[in-house]
Amino acid sequence: MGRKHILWGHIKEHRYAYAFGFALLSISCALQLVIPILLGTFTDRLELGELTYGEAATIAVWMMAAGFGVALFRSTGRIYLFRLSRVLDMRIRDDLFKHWEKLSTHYFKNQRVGDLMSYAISDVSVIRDVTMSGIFNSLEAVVLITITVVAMVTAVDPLLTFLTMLPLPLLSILAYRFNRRIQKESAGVQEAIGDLTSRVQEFIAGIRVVKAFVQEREQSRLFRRDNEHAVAMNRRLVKSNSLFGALSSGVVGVSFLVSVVLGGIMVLRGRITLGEFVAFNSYLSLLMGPIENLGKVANTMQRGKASENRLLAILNTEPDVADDSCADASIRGIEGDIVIRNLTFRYPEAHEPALRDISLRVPKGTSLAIVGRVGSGKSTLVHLLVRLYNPPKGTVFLDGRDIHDIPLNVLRGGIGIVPQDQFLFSTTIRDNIGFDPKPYGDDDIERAAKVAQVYDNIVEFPNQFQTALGERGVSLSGGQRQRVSIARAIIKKPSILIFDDSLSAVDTETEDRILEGLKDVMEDRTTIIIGHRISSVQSADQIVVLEEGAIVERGDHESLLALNGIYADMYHKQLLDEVGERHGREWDDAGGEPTGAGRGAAGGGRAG
Ligand SMILES: Nc1ncnc2c1ncn2[C@@H]1O[C@H](COP(=O)(O)OP(=O)(O)OP(=O)(O)O)[C@@H](O)[C@H]1O
Repeated sequence: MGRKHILWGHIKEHRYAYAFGFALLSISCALQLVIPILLGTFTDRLELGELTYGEAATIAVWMMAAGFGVALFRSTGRIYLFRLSRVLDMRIRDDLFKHWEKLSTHYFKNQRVGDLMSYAISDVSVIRDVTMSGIFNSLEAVVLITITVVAMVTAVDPLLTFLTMLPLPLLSILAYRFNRRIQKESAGVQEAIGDLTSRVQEFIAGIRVVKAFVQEREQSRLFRRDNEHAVAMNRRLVKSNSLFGALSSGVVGVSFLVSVVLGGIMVLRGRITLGEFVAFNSYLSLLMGPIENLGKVANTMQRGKASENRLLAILNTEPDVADDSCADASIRGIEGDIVIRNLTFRYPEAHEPALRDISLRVPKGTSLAIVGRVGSGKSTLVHLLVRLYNPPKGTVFLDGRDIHDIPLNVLRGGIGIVPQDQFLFSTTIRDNIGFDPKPYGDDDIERAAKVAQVYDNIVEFPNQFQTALGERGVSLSGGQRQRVSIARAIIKKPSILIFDDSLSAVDTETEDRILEGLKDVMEDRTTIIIGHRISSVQSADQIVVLEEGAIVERGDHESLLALNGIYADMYHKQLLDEVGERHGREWDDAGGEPTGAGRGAAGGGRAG
C-alpha cells in the first residue's frame, strides 16, 4: 500500500514540536490583547481625571513589556515552526531522490526533465509553504481571532462586535480570490522573464550564426516582443496588487465606520465607556491581518494539496524493475555463464517485439559478438541482461539461475557495461573512472586508463586525473569519452564485460590497441561486444547476426564468412572501404592522382 499523506504524516510525527510551537504562538496572541486592555484603562483614567504620572508610566512600561513579549514569543514560535518545515522539505527531496533511484529507465523515458525538476523544486516548496506560512498563519489566525472576539464580546459589547465583524469575511474571500490571481500572474511574470533570459542566452551562444546569416534585425524584433510581453505581465500583476489593496482597505474601512459610528453612539448613551471604545478599535485592528491571512491560507492549502498529490503519485509509483520476491539473498556474486532460452521481448508501449525467440549460450570466460543493422535489437539484448528492462521469467539464466533469482545489486555489480551513451558525470576524470561503490587506488585508476588507451590523453591535461569534466564531459572528445567509459567498466573487474558499440568513435589503430589491451582483461571473463565494425568483433568466440530482433546467422568469423550471408557482406563492404581509405591516404601523401582501383573500391564500399 502506498503513502496517502505527506503533510499529515509529518505533523503526526512531530506533534509535540508542533504543540510547542503552537503554545508559543498562543502566548504571543494572548499578549497582544494586553495592549488594547491597557490602552482602554489609560483612556478611562484619563477621562475621569484620575490618571497620575506614576500610573501613566506604569501603563507605558507594561505596554512596552507586552510588545516585547509578543515579539519574543511570536518570533521564537515562528523560527521553531519554520525549522520543522525545513525538516519536511529536506525529507521529501530525499525520499523523492531515493525513489527515483529505484525507478527503471523506462519510467524516465516517459518523463520530461523539466517536469521532474519542477516536482523536486516547485512542488516541494509549495508543501514547505503550507507548513511554514500555512500552518503558522492559520494557527495564529484561529487563536487570535477567537480570543480577540471573546474579549470584544465580554469586555466591550456583543452587538457592536457582531455588527463590526459583519463585513470582515469579505476580506478573507477577497484575499483568497486575489491571492490565486496574483500567484498565477507572478508565475506569468517569472515565465516571461525566463523567456527573455533564454532569448539573450541563445543570442549570445549563437552570435556567430546570427551574424553570418544577417539575423540581427530579426533577433531584435524577437527580443522586443518578449520584452514587451514581460512588461505587460508585470503591469497586470501591479494592477491586481493595487486592486486588492484598494478593495481590502474598503472592507476594513466599512468595519471601522460601523465601529466608530455605532461605538460613538454607545459611548454617548453611556452603554460603553470611552476606554472600552478605544480598546474595541484596537482589538479590531488586531483582527485585520489574521482575517486576511485566512483567505491566503485557504489558497496555500489548496495548492499544497495539488502538489502533495503530484508528489504522492511519484512516491507511490512501483518500480517496474526491482528485486523479485524469489530473489535469493544467499547469492553473493556471479560467475558469468550466460544462457538465453527462447527470449521474446516487446517494449511496454511498442507493438512489435524488439527481440524474437533468441536462444544463446555464452559459457563463462568466452566472448560473444553481436552485429546487425541499426535497430535490430543488439542493445535491447544486453539491457535485458543487466535488467534495465525485465526479461520474461525463464528466458535469461546466469550460472544456471534465472536472473530474476539474482538480487539486482549482485547482478549489476557483477557486470561491467560500457553503454552506447557514454555519459560522464561533472566531476574529475578520476572519479568518473572510479565510479563504483568500491574505493580504488591511483594505481588501479591508471591501469584501467592505460588498458582503455586514454592514459596518454589524460596526462596531457594540466590537472591530469583531477581534471574536472563539464556537463556530460564536454571537454573530452567523443573517442576520449568512450575510452573513459571503458576504463570505468574494466576497473570493476566484473565477471561479465559488455561493450555496447563502444569503439565507434575511435580510429581503427586505437581500436586495435584497445582490443589488444583488453585481451588480458577479457581472459576468464565473459565478454559481449556489440559492434558495427567487423574488425572489433571478428576475434570473438561466437558471433551472432541480428535482423529485426531475431538471430539470422551465428558462428565464428571464419564460418560466417563461409556462409556468405549478411556477415560476409558486411565484411566485404568494410574491407573495400578500408582499401579505399588507404588508397586515398596514399594519394594525399603523394599529392598525386588517386589510383582507379582505390577510388572505385571506396565508392563501392560507401554505396553499400
Ligand atoms: N525504450 C524503448 N521503448 C520502445 N522501443 C524501443 C526502446 N528502445 C529501443 N526500442 C526499439 O527496439 C528496437 C531495437 O532497438 P535497439 O536499441 O536494441 O537496437 P540496436 O540494434 O541496438 O540499434 P543501434 O545499432 O542503433 O544501437 C528498435 O526498433 C527500437 O526503436
